[in-house]
Amino acid sequence: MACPSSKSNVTTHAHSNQEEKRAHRLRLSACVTKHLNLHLHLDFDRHVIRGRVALTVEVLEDRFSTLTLDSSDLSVVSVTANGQPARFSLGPKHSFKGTPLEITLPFDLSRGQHVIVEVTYETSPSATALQWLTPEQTAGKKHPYLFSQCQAHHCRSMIPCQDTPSIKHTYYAQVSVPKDLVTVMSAVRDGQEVDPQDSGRIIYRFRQTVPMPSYLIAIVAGALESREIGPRSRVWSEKEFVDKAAFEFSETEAMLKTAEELAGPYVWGQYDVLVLPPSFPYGGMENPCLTFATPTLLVIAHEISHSWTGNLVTNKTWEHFWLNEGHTVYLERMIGRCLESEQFRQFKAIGGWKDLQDSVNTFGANNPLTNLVPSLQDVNPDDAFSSVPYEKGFALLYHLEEQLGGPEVFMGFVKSYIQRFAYSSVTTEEWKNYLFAYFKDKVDILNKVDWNAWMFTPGMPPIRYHYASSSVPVQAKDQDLNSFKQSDVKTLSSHQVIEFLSLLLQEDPLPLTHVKKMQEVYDLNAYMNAEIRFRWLRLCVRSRWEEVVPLALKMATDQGRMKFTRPLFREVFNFEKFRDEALRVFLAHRAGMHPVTSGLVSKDLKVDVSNAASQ
Ligand SMILES: CC/C=C\C/C=C\C[C@@H](O)/C=C/C=C/C=C\[C@@H](O)CCCC(=O)O
Ligand SMILES: [Zn+2]
Repeated sequence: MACPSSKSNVTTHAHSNQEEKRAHRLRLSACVTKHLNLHLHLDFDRHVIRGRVALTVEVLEDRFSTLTLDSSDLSVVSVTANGQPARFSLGPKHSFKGTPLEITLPFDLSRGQHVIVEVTYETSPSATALQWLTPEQTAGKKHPYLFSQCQAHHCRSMIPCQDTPSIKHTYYAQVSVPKDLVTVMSAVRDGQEVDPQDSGRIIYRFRQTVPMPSYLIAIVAGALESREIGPRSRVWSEKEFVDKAAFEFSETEAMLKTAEELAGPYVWGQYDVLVLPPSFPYGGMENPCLTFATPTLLVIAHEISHSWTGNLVTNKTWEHFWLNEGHTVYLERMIGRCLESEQFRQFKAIGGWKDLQDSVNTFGANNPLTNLVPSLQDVNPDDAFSSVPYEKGFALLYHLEEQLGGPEVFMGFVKSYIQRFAYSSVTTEEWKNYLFAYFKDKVDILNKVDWNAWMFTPGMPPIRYHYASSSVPVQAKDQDLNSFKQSDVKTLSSHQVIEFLSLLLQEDPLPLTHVKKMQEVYDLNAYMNAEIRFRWLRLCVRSRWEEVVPLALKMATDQGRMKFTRPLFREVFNFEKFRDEALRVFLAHRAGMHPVTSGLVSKDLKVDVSNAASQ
């Protein structure tokens, strides 16, 4: 199984942070959480969760008596170990890792023993995992709403835990909410009852029997309704959106079946989709049993694919995030190939290459965060997030596919990799060793791959792609403007319009006359498809079209998906004349934004939020 030629490449960058990693490994290797038993009381008046979590912890070394949990902005009330009071203290606060919770057990344990550690605590109103929405911020306007987003390490602001993707555990949860609200979690629903402590509340129960990392724990509470969309699927949202959502995600079962044929059985039982309010910061989040999606997400194949790549086989640390995302994009596009065509897959790959180029341009081609396997020493994963792990990861897998025998052959490897590493967490080195073992008859081909360039070198990949039918845009000359006609765009599918605008975004800004003519003839302002609208508004702001600035800022604030919100704010900020307007609008909306989104936009706009007042 071991592949000597692969090892040296993968370990070269690890020198600088060896010490910290060793300390981290020692801490992790001392014990592992096997199960969480959660009691959560959602307090919508104070915007806090009162929680009690019992962690079943397996000890991995002799004379074990100190347990360190991750926490962030938690008030810890008490700790017990096997029912006996335990001493605890909070360590120094790290800027983004939070505060370690050091627990001293009242007894020593030996390797192989288990202990149940129970922590009673309360979250902070500014917990980074949570967004509390007022009724006015919801579609129904009557009830408040709460949702979580734990990836990469925000779970610790909701639950004290071993908040690392290298540890997997099951969980059981009982959640008390006001009786007008419904709550759902990333687990299978296990019944409900009136809260015996308060008849105005209901307790909902959930069980997650598949071991999973902490970042996949998720909760939502609001005036939710659901509709059945398949034999193992329901769609959840506020009632104003639920029928539309049921229609939009009606292809879920067909995609699940296709994914099972490609990757193996779906092990999570239920696959539901939750459509969140528009401030949710990501298009979708692959929470097990319950994908979270924004209203701007139209295709669910990516989140479905995570049920295998990411949720079943998980990156061991966030440096190896490309294992989650690159394989998921690969599987997502294989689903597209099965349900549509190879041409459709190629088309999506072309779009992905442009997204990669866009991220490389934004970060800078020499920025180490554009490495496929970056060092995240002292880097907040939220700051490192981009299309790179998705699209450089996909590009590497597609390159290997081409070298090793085509889609069927390479999908055979991906399926085998999933089966080999299911229920565990992996590093790039383990992935690569398995690749060399699986293709043991093609090691000469694998040895020709420039692994160091792919993994540890910033910028675009070391090869140029010639995906089928990528055309180079030709900028119109002034005298060509009269030849623009409505049918140029009207006859295109939405995928093609997105591709067309992406091509233009890769070029120098268009002359203002050209974007104005495009609007006159194609009426692109009327498009409500978020992927189209986002690209069009960016293009117009880059061409310094002043009248479009309010539309761009409106889109940046009407919804909060960071993929759209951050570049739109940045684009207006870079338009010198409207820099102050971008800042004004951001500060006016900041209080209602998701905490992670507002933090990242404030960095993008160089706002010192510690002094800036929100209105
Ligand atoms: C190299 C990057 C290192 C670490 C990244 C790990 C986590 C990043 C953290 O910021 C959370 C990311 C959550 C992503 C959730 C869903 C995405 O797949 C959505 C993609 C963007 C979109 O479509 O809106
Ligand atoms: Zn993903």
